[in-house]
Amino acid sequence: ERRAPPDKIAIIGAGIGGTSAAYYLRQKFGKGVKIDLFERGEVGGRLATLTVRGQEYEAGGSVIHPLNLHMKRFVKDLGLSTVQSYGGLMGVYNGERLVFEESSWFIINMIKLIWQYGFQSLRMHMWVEDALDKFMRIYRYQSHDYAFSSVEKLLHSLGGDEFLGMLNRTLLETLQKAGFSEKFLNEMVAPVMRVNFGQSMNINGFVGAVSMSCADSGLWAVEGGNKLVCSRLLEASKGNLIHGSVMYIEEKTRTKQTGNPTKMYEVVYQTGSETRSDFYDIVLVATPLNRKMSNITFLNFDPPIEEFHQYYQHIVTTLIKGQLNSTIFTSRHLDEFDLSTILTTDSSDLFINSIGIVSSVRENNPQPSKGGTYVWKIFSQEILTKEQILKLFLSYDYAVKQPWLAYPHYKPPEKCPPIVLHDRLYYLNGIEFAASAMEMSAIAAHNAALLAYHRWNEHAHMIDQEDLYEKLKTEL
Ligand SMILES: Cc1cc2nc3c(=O)[nH]c(=O)nc-3n(C[C@H](O)[C@H](O)[C@H](O)COP(=O)(O)OP(=O)(O)OC[C@H]3O[C@@H](n4cnc5c(N)ncnc54)[C@H](O)[C@@H]3O)c2cc1C
Ligand SMILES: CC(C)=CCC/C(C)=C/CC/C(C)=C/CSC[C@H](N)C(=O)O
Repeated sequence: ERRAPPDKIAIIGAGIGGTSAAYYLRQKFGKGVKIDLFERGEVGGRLATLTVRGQEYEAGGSVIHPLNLHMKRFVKDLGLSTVQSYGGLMGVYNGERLVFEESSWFIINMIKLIWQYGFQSLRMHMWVEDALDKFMRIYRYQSHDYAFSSVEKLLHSLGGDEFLGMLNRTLLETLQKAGFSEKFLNEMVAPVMRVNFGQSMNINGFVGAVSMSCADSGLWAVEGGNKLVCSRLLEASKGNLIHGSVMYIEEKTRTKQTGNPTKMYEVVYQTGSETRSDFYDIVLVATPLNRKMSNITFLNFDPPIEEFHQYYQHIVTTLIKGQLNSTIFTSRHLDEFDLSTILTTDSSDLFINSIGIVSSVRENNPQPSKGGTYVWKIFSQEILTKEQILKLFLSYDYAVKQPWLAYPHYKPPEKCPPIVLHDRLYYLNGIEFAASAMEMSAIAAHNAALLAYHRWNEHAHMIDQEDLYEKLKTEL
């Protein structure tokens, strides 16, 4: 017999994690449950755009992998359109010179890669493919409604001890053990980690593989901005958006209309200058839990809910419209310079991690303006000074910046925070310590919705099932 559904569910945070959780919770619990989403900033969270001179550009999460099936599904079901991410030609700068330059001719590229690195690019491609293949099992598990009570159990069900090993070792250790050369690692792998996660090859091997998958072709984005997925998910889930900052969550006993005393969670939040509160049967936290970010206190829990002190990486996105000073990277002048993305090695000692031409959220291809100038996106550890901008650009029209506490500072062995914080209190963002990406938040949201549903209805057999891959292989 099924238990009556909960009356009210709270979700803290309306980024892609929180809004997709609302969507999946609605699918599982049906239309009778009230779903409140608390958001203190903008719907979308780290999916955000910067508007400059009437044009919008992605400032946070920008590219989506062609095999990110939840994101693909959302776009299709929510009536959105996609744009292909601009490729262009990529170069790698080591502080002295460009150690690698892509060519627009496929065959020339292949020859260059083999000449410089032997068959290591191909081996890297196969290493990523193998990890991605195993990672894709999650979609099958979730379509059969299976849930996991910890990130480690989820990863183990996908890739066994190998995935847990990747979480516990640095990417550098993992790839050195696999026989990749120092030169290839420094010139081809480290620059990808710098552009994607602002960190070195000391990040964990799992996030390293996710990051390397960005080198695949077919990356895409949502036309009009990736954050549109969040607002559409919110609408489709019929969630009730509350603009407010959650301060405390406390467990209390309440007497419901049925007359039974019931354990509920009181969510206390600030909206404008007012402090308000409301009671919920289930709460999902869909924002990183730490003092610097969400600043949520768990009051009077027995046993107490631990505080998380994990550090998030500070990264600055800067958009600059201007004429690049190509001589910083090469002796060639701009009219002979055809690279549209320049990555940097760890040894480059430059004040930027990467620089690349971007298009607005409505364009497929970046268009130069009259003077041949483009809009460039720069990732750096610190806010760029005017002197630094003037070193990079011969002239520029504008520079706008967006600082972020962007993603975890990865430090394997990685211990991912728990998903179940308390009986009916769930935490989604622990998954970011395996890897931070839009799709990872959507996977965590689907998992948390299934977990909340199965725990509510005491379906223990749908949680933490061992050998799922084998079991589902025999099912039609
Ligand atoms: C610069 C940058 C580039 C990136 N590039 C990519 C990329 O290309 N591809 C990719 O897949 N991923 C990328 N990512 C990662 C991706 O953006 C994140 O993993 C994802 O957006 C996280 O979503 P989330 O919903 O889990 O968290 P968030 O988006 O952080 O959402 C949490 C929300 O909770 C709200 N909140 C916090 N505290 C409270 C509170 N106390 N009360 C109420 N509300 C609260 C916040 O305002 C926020 O809106 C990038 C991230 C950054 C910063
Ligand atoms: C989850 C899987 C299997 C794949 C996701 C791959 C992916 C798209 C990862 C993105 C990770 C990330 C944080 C990228 C940041 S920078 C992105 C881009 N280079 C930019 O210019 O904004």
